[in-house]
Amino acid sequence: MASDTASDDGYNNFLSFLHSAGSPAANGDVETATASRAENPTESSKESPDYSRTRVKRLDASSRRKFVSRRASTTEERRNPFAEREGNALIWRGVNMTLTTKRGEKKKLLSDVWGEVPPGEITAIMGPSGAGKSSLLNILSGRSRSTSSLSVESEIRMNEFKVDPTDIDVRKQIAFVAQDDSLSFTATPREAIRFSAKLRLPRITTDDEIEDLADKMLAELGLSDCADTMIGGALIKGISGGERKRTSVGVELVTKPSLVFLDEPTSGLDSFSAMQVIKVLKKIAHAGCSVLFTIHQPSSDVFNSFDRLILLNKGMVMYQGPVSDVPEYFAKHNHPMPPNYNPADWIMDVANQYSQEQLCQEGFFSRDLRNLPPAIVPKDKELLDSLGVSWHDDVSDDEWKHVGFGTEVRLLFKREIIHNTRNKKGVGARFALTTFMAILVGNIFFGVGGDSSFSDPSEFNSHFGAMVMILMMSMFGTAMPTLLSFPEERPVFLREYSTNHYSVIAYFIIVFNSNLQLCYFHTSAAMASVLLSIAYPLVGLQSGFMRFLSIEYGLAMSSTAVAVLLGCAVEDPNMATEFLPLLFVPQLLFAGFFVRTDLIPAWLRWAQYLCSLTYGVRLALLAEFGDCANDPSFTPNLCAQLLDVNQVDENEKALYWSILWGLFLVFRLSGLAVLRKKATKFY
Ligand SMILES: Nc1ncnc2c1ncn2[C@@H]1O[C@H](COP(=O)(O)OP(=O)(O)OP(=O)(O)O)[C@@H](O)[C@H]1O
Repeated sequence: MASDTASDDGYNNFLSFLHSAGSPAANGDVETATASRAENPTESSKESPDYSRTRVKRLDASSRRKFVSRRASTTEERRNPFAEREGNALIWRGVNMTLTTKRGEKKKLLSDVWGEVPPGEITAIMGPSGAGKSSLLNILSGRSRSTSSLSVESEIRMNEFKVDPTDIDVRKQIAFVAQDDSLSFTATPREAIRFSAKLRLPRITTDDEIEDLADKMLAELGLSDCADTMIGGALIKGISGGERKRTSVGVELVTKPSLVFLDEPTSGLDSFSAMQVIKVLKKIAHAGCSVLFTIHQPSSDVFNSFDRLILLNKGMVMYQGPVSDVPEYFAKHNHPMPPNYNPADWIMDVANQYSQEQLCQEGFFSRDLRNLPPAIVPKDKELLDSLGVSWHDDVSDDEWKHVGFGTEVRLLFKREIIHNTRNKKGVGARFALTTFMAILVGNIFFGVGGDSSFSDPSEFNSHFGAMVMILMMSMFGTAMPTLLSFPEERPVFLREYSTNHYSVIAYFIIVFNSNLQLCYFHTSAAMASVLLSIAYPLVGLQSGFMRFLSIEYGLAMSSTAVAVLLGCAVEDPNMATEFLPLLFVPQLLFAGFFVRTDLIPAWLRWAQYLCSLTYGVRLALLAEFGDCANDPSFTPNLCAQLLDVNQVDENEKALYWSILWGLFLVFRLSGLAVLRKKATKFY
């Protein structure tokens, strides 16, 4: 018979899970739990399992380590993505989410939601649109927290410990598959799964074992045929949407997590692929993992393969318990399921068709009747020791640790090289555009850099214009693509960072290097094609090729640093486009072309020190016109006048270089700080 609390079986499993490890609580502040009682007269406290009799276990670090070593000590076990693992149960109650509208009205989006995800089972969250499924999943996985207009309250436990899932260390214990697949578009499914395994499994795992893990995961998810096809994106055609979704699932499951959350893992999949994903989730659950996911309109086969169901309706728990009890539970509450009906459709029909008041009167929405045992408020390390599923650094044996910083950087670097090599369209378009612009500029300014320009005022102006134009082309050509591409790459970074792939510093080093490389590629390509073979000889510049190249490179690097900072700060590529004027207009205004900097209002003049173009131009002026300015044979001396108008002082050359590279460093480090802040707040 189905119970009114609708979850006795789950509770009993859960009780035995808590009983299994044995030793009583030792350290930690114990919090006394109070069980809320049903107001509904049909509920009886006798039907509530008595959690107060449960002895609270505490796994110490050494017993956890022994378990881990025993479990994955053979290479066979390490090769198997479905190897047996110790489960972690997640239990929650009193989850409330309240929105305060602009008019000050309070709207309850989640109301006293309770439940648990026992290890070894798959639990689905269902409910009508707007019921609060994603909100609940986000709160439980630490991706939602109180803001000025949204208040979030919850009491969440992992095993016997009270946890705050917004804490990055707790969040890293939960594998989370988001609805939008943030995957690197130039990687293949095999590479994406392998990358995740290499960075997240303990360093004892060999490359061979990782290959096997990836192969098995690809086969289970039906991805073997497209394993070596690029994932693809807006520019590059890649695998299908369903295959991409399954790759996202594989990327998380290959790390053998003990807790997995998935936001609509079957959306956009046909019924065969959906069943394939659910089968993999069941397999991982049978290995000891706890699986929780939201789902829309499952087929009856998919629905019947769930172990447990949480049915939300208007932010409240309408049903919670084993899926096998659903027909009896609904029948008992005046809604017997018609024969040959998909149970998922039936419960959604009932939830959608009847008012909350009527369903409440019929006995749905039972209160949380569990008598939870006291929760332990963990000390920092104790919590990690007890959860210890993701091979954190306080494991004393080196081989069980997370891979080192050097490996993180090496793997990220390798991926970045592959990304740049495969992103032929993006790099090719840049190269082609630069070549075209160089031919245009070279022809427009043909021969203006010759010796005669130093004595002919009109030629002299063109000579100066050509020089500035080449510098600006280089600056815009490197900074603009960086600003536009960085926000696109950011979701991949945030997903990977929040799931413990690597540190933010390792990532930033790669972005830094990659930009250096790309910038160098762009600049050298520009030099080879634009300056050397086209613009430099066509214009007839005089400063010397390598000298001009170094100035152009320094300018490109420091303006790209501003682009990286903006790219770190904005949320999406459209927003980045809005910020383009901020990147370039101040550079032009403070460079001294339109107005001398000493004529700018004093309170604004400091901004010139933030504009790299000013210093790039001053250095180029010295390189191009410095010799002529010191040559007494030119009277009047146009070069000396130009240096004077632009406030260029030969004795300050070292200062100009310092400011140029100083700006590069300051903006790069600010970008790192912003990224770090966003990454630790990511939810
Ligand atoms: N940050 C927020 N600010 C304002 N309202 C929010 C916020 N988050 C969620 N909501 C509201 O809470 C309700 C539940 O949203 P949620 O996305 O959790 O529903 P859902 O059950 O996942 O819906 P769907 O199935 O359509 O995705 C919706 O009415 C939504 O508009």
